[in-house]
Amino acid sequence: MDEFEFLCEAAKNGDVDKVKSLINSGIDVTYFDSNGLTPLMHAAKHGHAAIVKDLLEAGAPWNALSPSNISAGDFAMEAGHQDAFETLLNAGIQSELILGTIARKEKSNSGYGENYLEDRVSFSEDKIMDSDSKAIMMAWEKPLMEAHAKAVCSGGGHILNIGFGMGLVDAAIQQYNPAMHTIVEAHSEVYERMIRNGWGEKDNVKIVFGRWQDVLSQLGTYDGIFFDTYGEYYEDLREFHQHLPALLKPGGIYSFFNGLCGGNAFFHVVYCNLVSLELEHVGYSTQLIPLPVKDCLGEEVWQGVRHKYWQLDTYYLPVCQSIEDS
Ligand SMILES: C[S@@+](CC[C@H](N)C(=O)[O-])C[C@H]1O[C@@H](n2cnc3c(N)ncnc32)[C@H](O)[C@@H]1O
Repeated sequence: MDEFEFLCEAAKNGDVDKVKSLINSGIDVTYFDSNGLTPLMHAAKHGHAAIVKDLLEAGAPWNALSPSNISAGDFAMEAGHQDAFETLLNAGIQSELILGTIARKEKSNSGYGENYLEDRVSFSEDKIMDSDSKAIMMAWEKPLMEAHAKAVCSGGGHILNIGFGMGLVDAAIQQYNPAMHTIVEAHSEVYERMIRNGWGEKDNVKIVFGRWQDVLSQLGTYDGIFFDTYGEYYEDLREFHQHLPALLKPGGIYSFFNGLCGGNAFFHVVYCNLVSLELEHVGYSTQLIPLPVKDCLGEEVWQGVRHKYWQLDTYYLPVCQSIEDS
C-alpha cells in the first residue's frame, strides 16, 4: 500500500491521528484512488466529520466528483451523516461566497454571457432550443411555472416577469388577471414570436424588449416578480437580487426559476442555501417549497437535448418576501 492508499484507509476507518500525521507529512489530499474516490469522499461516506474537517482544512476540494458524479456531500447526505454533511455544506457555501466575489470582479472585464442572444433559436411544441441543441425552455416545466405564477400573483396588482421563453409562466400569470403584467425579453426571435402570438395586443400586458440589465430604467415597482433567464450565470441572478429593493413593492412576492446546479443533489442544496443567504443580505427571507417533479419528467423528455439541466426528484420553489413583511 502506498502513502495515499494509507490516507484513504485511515479516512474510511475514522483514524483521526493517522490522517493528521499524513497531512502533517505533506501528503497531497486532492488525489483520487483507483476507484475514482478522494479521501474526503471516504470520510464523508463513513460519517467521520472530524476527518472531513481536517481534510477540507488541508485543501481537499469539497466539490470533487466521483466517476458517477457523486460528491463527498452526496455521500454524507445519502448515508444520513448529518455532521459530515453540515461540515461539507458550510465549506461549499463559504467557498462559493468567496469564488463569487472573484467571479464578480472577473465578469466586469469579460463581457461574457451575451452570445446566446445573437444566436438563432428553434421552436417546437415542447421546447425551445439554442444553436447548440441545449434547451432554453421545455414544456415539462409547465406545472412548475404554474406554481411560480400562483406564488407571485398571490397579492394581485402589477406583475413583472423577466424572460418569456415559451410563455408558460406568462400564460399562467394571465389567468390571475393582473392589473398590469410587464414582460422583459431580450432575444429578438423570442420577442418576434410573442408579437406574432398576440402578446402585444393584450390590454394588461406591457412588453419591454431588451436585456433586463439594460432596461431597468423602464421598469416600475411590482407586487410580484418572477425571474427566469437563459444563457446567464449565477452572478447575473445575484446581480438581479441587488435590484430587488428598488423593484418589489412592500408586501410583494419574488420568485425565480431554481435550476441552480440541477444535476447534482448536494450542489443544489449548497446553492439553495447560498442564494437564501444572499437574499437575506439584501433584506429578503426565502421559503423553499418542495414540489415533486418525477411525474412530469420522464427520460424520453430529454431526447435530442444536449444538456440534461435537471436530474433531481424534487424542485424547491423559492418564495421570497421582505424580512420586514415576514
Ligand atoms: C428559460 S426561458 C424563460 C421561460 C419562461 N419562464 C416560460 O415560462 O416559458 C428564458 C428566457 O429569458 C430570455 N433572456 C435571456 N437573457 C435575458 C436577459 N438578460 N434579459 C431578459 N431576457 C433574457 C431568453 O431569451 C428566454 O426567452
